[in-house]
Amino acid sequence: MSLSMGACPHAWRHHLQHRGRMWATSPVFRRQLFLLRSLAPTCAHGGRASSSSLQVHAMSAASAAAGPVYEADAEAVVRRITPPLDRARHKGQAGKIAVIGGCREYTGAPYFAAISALKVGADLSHVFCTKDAATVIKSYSPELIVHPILEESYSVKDDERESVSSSILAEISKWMERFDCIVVGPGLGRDSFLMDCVSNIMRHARQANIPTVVDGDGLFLITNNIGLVEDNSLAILTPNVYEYKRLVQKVLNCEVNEENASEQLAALCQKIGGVTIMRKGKADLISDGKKVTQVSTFGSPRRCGGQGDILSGSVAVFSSWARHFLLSNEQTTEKSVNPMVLGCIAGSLLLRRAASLAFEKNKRSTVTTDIIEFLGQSLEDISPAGR
Ligand SMILES: NC(=O)C1=CN([C@@H]2O[C@H](COP(=O)(O)OP(=O)(O)OC[C@H]3O[C@@H](n4cnc5c(N)ncnc54)[C@H](O)[C@@H]3O)[C@@H](O)[C@H]2O)[C@@H](O)CC1
Ligand SMILES: Nc1ncnc2c1ncn2[C@@H]1O[C@H](COP(=O)(O)OP(=O)(O)OP(=O)(O)O)[C@@H](O)[C@H]1O
Ligand SMILES: [Mg+2]
Repeated sequence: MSLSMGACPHAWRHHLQHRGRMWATSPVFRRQLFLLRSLAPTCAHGGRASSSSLQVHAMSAASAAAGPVYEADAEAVVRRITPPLDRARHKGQAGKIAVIGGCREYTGAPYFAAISALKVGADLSHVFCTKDAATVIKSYSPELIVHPILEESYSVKDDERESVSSSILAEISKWMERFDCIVVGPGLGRDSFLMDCVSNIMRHARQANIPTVVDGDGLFLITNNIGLVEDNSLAILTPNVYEYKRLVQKVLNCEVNEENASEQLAALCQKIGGVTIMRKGKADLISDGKKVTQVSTFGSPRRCGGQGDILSGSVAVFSSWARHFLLSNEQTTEKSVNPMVLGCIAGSLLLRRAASLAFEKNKRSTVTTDIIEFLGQSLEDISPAGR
């Protein structure tokens, strides 16, 4: 799937509307509609919430922020947004994802994010990284398309900075419109020249309306330059405990308050404006500032590094699928459903299910690659490919 696929965007939109009409009469669509209606959330403290999640979305920001945290019906979300494996589709239509990350120190993180996107079901997965990291990442997998275009300060002379920065942006711009979503940050490092170049890339992605998941060192970058994501409803931030702490300190000018965790998360989203945030932890708390949802399905007690990278690649795919699903069914879908939130819910559940299966098999020796191996089975258990 590609929202920007083909030479003419109008043709693509027409195709979607046509597909939408075909869908409206199909049994698959009717089932999806049922799932949409059955998306009624369960209160975190037990029991079925009386209003549907769609109604919860419609609540005012202030009252929602003060309300309870709802456990998402994450399985229903996964089923609802995962596209059928249609034989008429061609390469790219199930999603084209790019990861911006990978430097001298970190080659695992961008690999985990990019390969997870493929294992979840995207058709193409690119990595834009530094020259040092590229060969290493390529050697992990021939499935990934690796672009060795980024540079760190040590490899650029002072008087060449501007021209190198422009040519990096020009190179990535050639590709940008093709992507359904980009993931900025896994294994990016914090080199100052690299950070400046990636800031330009983020601005360009925003102008091109490309959804952007910000993770790892991308969060370090935006925490120090919040304007990069401010008021961008296509931005998803996926902070871990430390990244969240730094964001709260910088944006809200206070410390993390566990007693009012959901209110604080909603306030953070509102202060930044329009973004979706998934606060990772024992339960993943997800908000776009209007309401707060959680996914608390137990995954694994192993906390090996790299699980957040799997999550960022998975969220990129699911949010693209959710966007596509809502766009092709716009005549029946309530406007208040945020595809970025659905993408976070789906990604969180899938990772947790895969981590659980991997832990069952590998126990204490479970590592990130073991979890990636179970992404396929996790999705298959929820949304069989042959359905
Ligand atoms: N195999 C790989 O290549 C991996 C690379 N990774 C990358 O590594 C880079 C850094 O990510 P990290 O998550 O390690 O981020 P940080 O550099 O912020 O944290 C490093 C570690 O320091 C500790 N720490 C940080 N802040 C702290 C605080 N305020 N109080 C107490 N302890 C604190 C934590 O144990 C944390 O895991 C990112 O680019 C990330 O994507 C990770 O994704 C893990 C896997
Ligand atoms: N205490 C916990 N109990 C259960 N699950 C957790 C816990 N902490 C994190 N997770 C889950 O693990 C996944 C990755 O979160 P984590 O906090 O490890 O990210 P991260 O630090 O960014 O990872 P990475 O090492 O890839 O950078 C998330 O889905 C999160 O829900
Ligand atoms: Mg991380």
